[in-house]
Amino acid sequence: MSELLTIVRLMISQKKDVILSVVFGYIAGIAAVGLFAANGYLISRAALEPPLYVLITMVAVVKIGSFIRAISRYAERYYSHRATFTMLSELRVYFYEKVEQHAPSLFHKYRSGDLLARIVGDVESLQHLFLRVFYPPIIMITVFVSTILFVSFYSMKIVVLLVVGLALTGLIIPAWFAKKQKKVSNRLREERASLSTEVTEWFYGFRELKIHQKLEDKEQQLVNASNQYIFEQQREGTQGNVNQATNVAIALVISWAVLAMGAFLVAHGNLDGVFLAMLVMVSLTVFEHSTPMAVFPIHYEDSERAAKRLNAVIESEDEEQEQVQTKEITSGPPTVKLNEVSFSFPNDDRNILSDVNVVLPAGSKTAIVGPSGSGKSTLLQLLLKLYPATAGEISLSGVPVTHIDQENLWQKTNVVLQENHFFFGTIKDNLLLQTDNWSDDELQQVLDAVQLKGFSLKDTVLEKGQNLSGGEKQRLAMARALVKNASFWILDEPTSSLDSWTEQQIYELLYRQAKNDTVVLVSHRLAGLERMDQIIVMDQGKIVESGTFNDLIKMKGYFYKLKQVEKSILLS
Ligand SMILES: Nc1ncnc2c1ncn2[C@@H]1O[C@H](COP(=O)(O)OP(=O)(O)OP(=O)(O)O)[C@@H](O)[C@H]1O
Repeated sequence: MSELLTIVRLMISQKKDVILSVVFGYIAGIAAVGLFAANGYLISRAALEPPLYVLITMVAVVKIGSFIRAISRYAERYYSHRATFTMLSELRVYFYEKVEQHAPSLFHKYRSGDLLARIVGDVESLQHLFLRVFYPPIIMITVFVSTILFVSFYSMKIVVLLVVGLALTGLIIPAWFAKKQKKVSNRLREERASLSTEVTEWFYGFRELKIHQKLEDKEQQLVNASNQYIFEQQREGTQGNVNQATNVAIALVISWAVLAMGAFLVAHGNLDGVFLAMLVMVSLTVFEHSTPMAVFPIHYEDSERAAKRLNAVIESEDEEQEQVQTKEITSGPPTVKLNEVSFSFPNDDRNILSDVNVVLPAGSKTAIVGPSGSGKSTLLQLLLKLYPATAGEISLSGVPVTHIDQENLWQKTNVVLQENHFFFGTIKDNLLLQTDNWSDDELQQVLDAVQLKGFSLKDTVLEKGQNLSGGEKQRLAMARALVKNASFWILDEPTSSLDSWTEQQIYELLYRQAKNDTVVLVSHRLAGLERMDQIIVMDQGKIVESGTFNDLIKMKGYFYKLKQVEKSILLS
């Protein structure tokens, strides 16, 4: 139940719609009972040939009753669905914001398909929480209590029958079904997550699967997962129908019992025969509210499980991250300090960074070089606060990153990573992800500056930039960083796919554009680093050398050897 609290809180924020749905649901329910009661009475009275005005009045009451019932039923549906859909959209945004905060470390625990299943399927399941779990029992109980009060004027014995019927159809039988339902619902949710995971993998890996001729195998796995999901859906549907049919049958038995009891009472002179049909009609109508309770356990179970799966993602991460009050960093190029920083990835014992100490003064240009796997990109990820340092402290302009608001940090940083994502749309859409204060002419100039002269702003970019070459993607990412116009640059091999001439042009542009900014650049190639204020050489997560280009060459250490190797490759 505690899992549902977050959702109930969101539901309560739609207070007005929730109250209106309950009120109109009650009016519709009680109008239906009144309407059928009046019908029953009308039929009986008509047989006794009453004066015409009595019949006319009764017919008018029936007409008004059906009118009120129709209007209130419509209003109930309208407000309950509006509350539900608003709640769902708020819940999806709430969950998405949580996932966004913890995004990189979440992928260590959950596969993306599973996360997708949660954000789409599990949030969707919660639509039943209000529509089928929260307010139908309130309406059922209030309509029953009012009906029982009404019936008590005629016969307490029939009241007892109705109470027994309510207990059976609204409580005992649904509780019994709930037990049976648990297993079926669990399996259904697991199958849905597994299907979603398989589909995402198939999409991501389509090209590789095709090249390695494994497409058919994967498709077969997909079909199996889909069949399994359909099978579990059918099973849940069948179970729901059986539950509902059983409850309807029991409600009918109770109405038969009301008829028998009524007939007995009339025969013994304890009830006026004119009310018999009315009481039977009341019984038939009032159970309309309790028979759907047969599927209550399905929806309750479904909502609780879905809430549990959503909370599992959010809470584990919230617990891990110490809650600190974050603040914004000042504008302008920051001074970056790493003090005894060590780092291991979640659920991995390997020390990826060990005791890293470095100072990057405001406005300085720093290159990080070193063999593959030495921890260069990881260091950048820590600067971007994508992961917290396991030990030590990282600060920007004197403020520890743990105290800096993540959004604010990203807003003030120009980032080009090894892999950059591009969205389906135009070049212009992809350039203006964060800002729209650029005119088309200015944007075209930026494209020209990054040597993308052949492209226009209207050119289409396919999903993930599939219609761009590796080098074009890197230049477009660089253009995007230029457009962002922040004064802290984090660049992870931004030119690795470019030819030497284009790389040189991009470096020239960078030095010009980021003249007063703080720049951290990871690079495999050593050419072009002569103008850097500082070069840091990393190996196995440690800083092994640092200094200017000339210092490191004179030192004749690791950097010097790397430079010699690069020269010999160029000469051979
Ligand atoms: N998400 C991750 N989870 C666990 N280990 C990781 C993760 N990302 C990287 N690593 C490990 O961390 C180490 C450092 O990786 P990193 O990407 O920082 O190296 P790098 O110096 O940037 O390498 P390259 O030059 O090849 O990009 C590697 O051994 C890698 O296997």
